[in-house]
Amino acid sequence: MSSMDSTPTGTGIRPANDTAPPTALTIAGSDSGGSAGMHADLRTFFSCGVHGMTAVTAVTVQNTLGVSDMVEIPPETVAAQVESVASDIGVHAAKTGVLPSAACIEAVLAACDRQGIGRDGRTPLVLDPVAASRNGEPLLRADALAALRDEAFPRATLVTPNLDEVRLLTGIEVRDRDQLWEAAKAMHDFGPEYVLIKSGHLPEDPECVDLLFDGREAVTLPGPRYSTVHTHGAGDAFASAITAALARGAPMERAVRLGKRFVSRSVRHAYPLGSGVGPVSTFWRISSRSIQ
Ligand SMILES: Nc1ncnc2c1ncn2[C@@H]1O[C@H](COP(=O)(O)OP(=O)(O)OP(=O)(O)O)[C@@H](O)[C@H]1O
Ligand SMILES: Cc1ncc(CO)c(N)n1
Repeated sequence: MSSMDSTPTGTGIRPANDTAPPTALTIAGSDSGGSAGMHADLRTFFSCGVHGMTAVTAVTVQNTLGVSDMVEIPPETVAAQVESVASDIGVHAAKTGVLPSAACIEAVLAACDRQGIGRDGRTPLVLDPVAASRNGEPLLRADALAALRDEAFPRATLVTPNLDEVRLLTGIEVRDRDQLWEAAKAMHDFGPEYVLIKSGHLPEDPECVDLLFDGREAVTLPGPRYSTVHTHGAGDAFASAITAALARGAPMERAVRLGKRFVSRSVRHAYPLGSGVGPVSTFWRISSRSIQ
């Protein structure tokens, strides 16, 4: 897969000194329960040794039982956050989570274009097309899905849909591992450089085998399937671990393999919380003795 090596590494701006870590930006919503969204992203960046920054798109009222409310941040404020950190600190790689409206998507894309973030710029952009919470509560307006597909996908270096998002965007109902390839091709037709199809939502499959596709060749990413209900934030952890690896200069295939390893271990160390679905552990690398 030759083009797997062509990923831009992201120049960022000026490292403060030799010891400054790479930087990564998440453009995402907050989760008051601390399990998903930008909270999972920031913890993952931290665990991967990358300085995390945020452009908050929406504030959700959320716990382990679901999302009960959401307030959108004005699109111009979202864009201003992107421009503020990119123009001063520099961004080595960026990712998106909840982008709640077409207006938000357009503002984010314009800011990213100006800052060289996206598939034709210096800085890789990982687009996680989050459509709903794991309980099915919508996290975007009706107009956002088409804007994601038609405007954001062609500007993304990598898109990381789960199987529900594949169905919403392409109409393809993936029922087993063999159909991942068909889904990847349909998603690639929307214009991103790479597509990563996540297979967490195939509960009958004894393994979690994801698929990376660059428009020509596909790479399978095998992984165990752990028996746990506590997988809140798995998708965010995966996309942000890939983003962290890209920020550190890894080419795409390597970044995705590192991300897969990170998220598998995060699911393995998932923990119960509240009375609903608990989070994956994005800080499995850090032992409980770290602060003693
Ligand atoms: N039970 C599991 N055991 C091991 N790996 C899993 C499990 N569930 C999901 N994964 C892995 O976690 C990653 C995220 O996949 P998934 O399809 O669950 O994404 P998602 O639906 O976007 O996540 P989220 O639960 O955050 O909405 C993938 O690499 C997937 O293979
Ligand atoms: C804020 C937010 N982003 C993403 C998800 C999906 O994991 C969620 N539940 N909440």
